[in-house]
Amino acid sequence: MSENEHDVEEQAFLEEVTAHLPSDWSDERRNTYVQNVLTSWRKHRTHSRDELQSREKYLSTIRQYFKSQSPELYDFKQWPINENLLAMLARGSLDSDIVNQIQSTGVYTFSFLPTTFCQTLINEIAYFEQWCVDNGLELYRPNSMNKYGVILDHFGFDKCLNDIVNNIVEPLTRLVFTHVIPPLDSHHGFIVEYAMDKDRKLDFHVDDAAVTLNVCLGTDFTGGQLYFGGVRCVSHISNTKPRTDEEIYLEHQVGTACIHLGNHRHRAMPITSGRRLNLILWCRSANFYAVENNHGNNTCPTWCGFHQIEKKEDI
Ligand SMILES: O=C(O)CCC(=O)C(=O)O
Ligand SMILES: [Fe+2]
Repeated sequence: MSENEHDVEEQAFLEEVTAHLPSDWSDERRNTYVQNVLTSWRKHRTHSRDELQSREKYLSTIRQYFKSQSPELYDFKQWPINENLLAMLARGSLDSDIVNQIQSTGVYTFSFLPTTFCQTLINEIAYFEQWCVDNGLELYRPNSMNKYGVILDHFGFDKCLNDIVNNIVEPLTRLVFTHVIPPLDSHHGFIVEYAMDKDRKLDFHVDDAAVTLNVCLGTDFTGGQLYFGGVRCVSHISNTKPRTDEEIYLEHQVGTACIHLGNHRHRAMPITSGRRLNLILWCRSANFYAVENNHGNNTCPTWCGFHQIEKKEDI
């Protein structure tokens, strides 16, 4: 970015700040306030740019030097996805023997991948993590909540995950989450890892996604169920309790996937032994994002679990 563009950026920020200052402030008070805000904004901008630069450097090192031990994993066409699921999606109609909704909660499970393939994927992840250690590269963790695991998009899985979104998640979304407006136009794909000496659980949260695909890859473990506690719109996310009929505990099974709305509140229960690795694909939709936030107003949409309660109580 040129110096001139910096000025434009700074100018726009200043205009935004000054537009909202109380009109009875003296010039001196205004100047002091604006200078302070500007100083911390500049620091933040420098920090963001530094972070962006070091991330670019990290990604380009991986692109240049990392050589996969199982290249076939990176090609969606070579993923041995459950044939029945693929046939169902080709037919374009839901078959509850293949994709099973759990107790009308809006969480759907299906058999997805053979366990042998899941193990090859786990081996590749371990290989990449070791390669990073050997080359002095610090891993980026999947998100602000998980301390272990890796971001798959960082080491070559971007295209393959994009194909999974387009060929699996989006067609499924059209069948089961009809209020989510396609296309699912971006994603964040990562591995979460739990073990007794690492993260054991994940707190109650919603995902930064319209729809999430969660695939259990392994290994041997007990505990670690996925608890769901109701779909909520932005207005009702943190101030409404789950109803009993919304609460489910999903047991993970290696090779099995579940799909749920990003704003379906959930947590991972503590594992009680072993090690669990799951592939998580957060799928986003720019179209849905606007609807999800009610185009900026606070009305509760029909798909919110709390909205349905209000409706029922009205009757
Ligand atoms: O641990 C899991 O299976 C779920 C992880 C999860 O919810 C997330 O990373 O957003
Ligand atoms: Fe999540």
